[in-house]
Order: sequence, then C-alpha cells, then structure tokens
Amino acid sequence: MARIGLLTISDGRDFVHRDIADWARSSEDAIAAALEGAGHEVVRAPELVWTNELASSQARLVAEARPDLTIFNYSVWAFPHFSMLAADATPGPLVLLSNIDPVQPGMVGMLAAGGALDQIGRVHGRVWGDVADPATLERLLVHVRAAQAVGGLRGSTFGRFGGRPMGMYTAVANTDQWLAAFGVDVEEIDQWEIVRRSELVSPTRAKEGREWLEKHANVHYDGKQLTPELLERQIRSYHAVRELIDEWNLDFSGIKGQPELTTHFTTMDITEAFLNDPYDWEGPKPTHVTATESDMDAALTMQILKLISGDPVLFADVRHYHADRDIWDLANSGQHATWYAARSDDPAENLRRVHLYPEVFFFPAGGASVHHVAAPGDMTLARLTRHSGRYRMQVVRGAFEDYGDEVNEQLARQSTFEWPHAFTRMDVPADEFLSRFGANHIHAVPGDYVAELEQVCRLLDVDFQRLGG
Ligand SMILES: C[C@H](O)[C@@H](O)[C@@H](O)C(=O)CO
Repeated sequence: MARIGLLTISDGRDFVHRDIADWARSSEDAIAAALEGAGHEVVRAPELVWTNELASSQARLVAEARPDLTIFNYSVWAFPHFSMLAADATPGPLVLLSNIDPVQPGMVGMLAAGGALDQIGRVHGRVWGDVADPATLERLLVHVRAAQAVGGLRGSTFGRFGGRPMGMYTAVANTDQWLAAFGVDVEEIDQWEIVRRSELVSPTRAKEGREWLEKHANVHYDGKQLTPELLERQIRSYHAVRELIDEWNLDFSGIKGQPELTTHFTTMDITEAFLNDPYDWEGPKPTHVTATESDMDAALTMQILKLISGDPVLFADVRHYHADRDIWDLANSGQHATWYAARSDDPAENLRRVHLYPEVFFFPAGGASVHHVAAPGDMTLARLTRHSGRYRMQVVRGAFEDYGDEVNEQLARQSTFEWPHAFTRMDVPADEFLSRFGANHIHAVPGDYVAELEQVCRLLDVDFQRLGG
C-alpha cells in the first residue's frame, strides 16, 4: 500500500472558481475513490487550490504526511503558478493528472503546468484520462509503484559481506555515489563473521533445516563434496547471515563467497537462495534480496525490482547463448531462489523440482548447489550498469521457456548442469545484447515492469536503456 497525496488545482478568479468548484471537487472524489479501491491511502488537501497562498499551504499540509507520490489534479483551467508553488512545497515524486473532458479545459491546465515545471527542470509524470477507466488507473499505478520503489531505497542499508570478488569491477560501486543518488548506505561486514557465527547456531536448528531440505528437495549426497555435515554448515551460514541482517538492520545484501568461502568453508548457495526466497525451513518470511559475488549494482537492481513487483528476484549469470534456438542459459554459479522452480506459494511444490547437487570443481570447500530449471513465463530482465561513471538501467523483455525434462537436461549439460538454469528467450538480437550489455549478471522478475523501471530512472536521474526496443 502506498500513501498518495492529492491536490486539485483550480482557476485563480474567485467568480470562476466558485462556479467550477463542485466540478473540480467531484473529479478529486473520483480519483481518491479509485486509488482507495486499489488499496492505497489517499491524503487529500483540505481545500482546493485557487490562490497562491492555498498553493503553498495545502501542498505543505499534504507533504507533512510524507506521501510516496503526490498527484496534482487538473479537471478545470488551473493557473500554472499555483502548480509551481505547490510543487516547490512538495519534496517527493509528482504526477500531473488530467481528465479528458471538453466541458472544462483541465487538459490545458495540465499542459501549462507541465511546461512550467519542465522549464525549471522539475521531474514529474503525466497521466490523462478517466480514472474510472482501468487502463488510465493502471497508468497512474505505474507511477505509484515507481515512487514506492524510489522511496523504499532512500534511507536503506546494503550489507556488503566481503569485498570485490575475483576482480569484478562491475560488482563494486562508489558508496558516496550510492548515498547521493539512491539514498542507500553500505555496511561492510567481513565474511569471517559468517564463519564465526555459523559455529554458534544450535545443532537442532541446523538438523531440522537439513531434514526439511531432505524431505522436500532432492538431495544428492556423494560423501565428499556434499555430506549432511556440509549441508548443515550451509544452513548454519544462512542463520548467521540472518542474525547479521537483524543486528545491522540490513535491507538487502550481497555475499562475496568466492574464493575464500568457496575454497575453504562452503558455498553460500543455500544461504543466498533462501534469503531471496519467501520462505525457509522455519516457515514463510519476507524475501531479503541477496546478490551472489557481493555484486552491488546487481543487488540494487534486484531491490528495485522487488520494491516494484513484490516478488522474489532472480540473480543469474549470462552464461550461454544457444544460437540454434536463439535462447540464453541464465545459470548462476550455484543458486537461484527456489521459488523460480514453480513460482508457487507452496514451498513443497517448488522444492519438488529442486536438486541439491555436490558443488563442482570450482568450489573445493563443497556444499550443495541449488539446481532447478526456472518455470516458464513472461519476464522483465534488467540491470543497472555504469558508463563513464553514469548509471543506466538496461532493460529487456523476455520469457523463460521449458522444453520438457529431456531437452532441458540436454541443454543444461552443455554448461554446468549442477547449477540452476533459466532458459530465456530475450526480445533483443544476440548481437545487440552482447555488444551493449554492461555486466556478467542479469536480474529478472515475472511480468512486465518496463514502464515502472522507466519512471524509476526518471526519478533517480538514471539513463533508461531499453535493449531490443
Ligand atoms: C566459475 C566462476 O567461479 C563463477 O563464479 C563465474 O562463472 C561467475 O559466476 C561470474 O559471475
């Protein structure tokens, strides 16, 4: 649920305003009803804005409620300087909304106000139409979701476990830039804390976690790389990270893993999969975005996708392009959230399709990798990357595909079978993708959130780059 401010802007001539006030008020009633019907809280200015004094005072009153987004409503001709004063008193994201009705010049009011805001460089969105029309309401809700995501980032903390993995420049970002641009602070935590605290997790807790995984998933012990003891070590690591998340009030995280933990302790695959999942062996829980290889821009992208969609977010390597099928194998080095196996609310349904395999030669410390093939469906794929220090959001639509067990296995065996796979058809030619995409990792959520991402970029002053669009 979002908190949405609502002000209706009117004509500055007292005799005109008097005549159109009921019309303007009823249009505001309709907007409030539509937004409340969609489950949001609406903070309405007590009075219609028809003087310069009311422009500032009413906007300040609404701003005091700290709305995620403020809507200026235009159903009549509205003096543009009222919008300018009200916008100045509105610190957060702003949308101008106009009905399209020939009886009163509301649309003219929106265009005049929008032009004036453009002149001073004030970012705002514009929506037009009847909010009773589901398509108009949906266009308005795009702005609501984008504003919520941007607001959700501000004042949050990213937990960075370990530093730059294996020389990846794309996995580390400038913390000054993060705070200034996104309002996100970075808490550095040494991976030693995971090792130290994992020893302190109660044996019963680790055992119960292991038994739950043995019951619901398919565990392939080999007596060397994957033993009950190593699986329990992974479960202990999960609880250690959960404890650190609570202690440091972390909103989202990344874990370096390679090479220290994957060579000498165990992989973080179980930890990362179940942090990203909406459940673990102890029951349902909120997702906690966690990026493999402590990839900061990955985690930030994932957190935005989570705040927009509410769903768990996929983290993956862009591992292989099957040119004969024009599909990509998105296969992370050991885990995808298990929710992606069937995208079911019932963990058992997802885990039935999950295989815990002994870790491969890259990771001599052993443990389980979390193998499954992602369930089919339409996806939005995205990634924040940087060009010459400036952020851009690279976005592509696509779909996960499922070819049946035999073909899936044949495809998965061409790369690293033991890792999870999402066979993905992307709406972009491979040449374009490979020549433009600025990272080795990509992220995804089910559904179409391109419009929301575009708005997020406007609000954050990030370049929006649609690939294949
Ligand atoms: C094999 C490497 O150790 C992997 O971690 C590598 O493929 C990556 O995941 C790079 O993002």
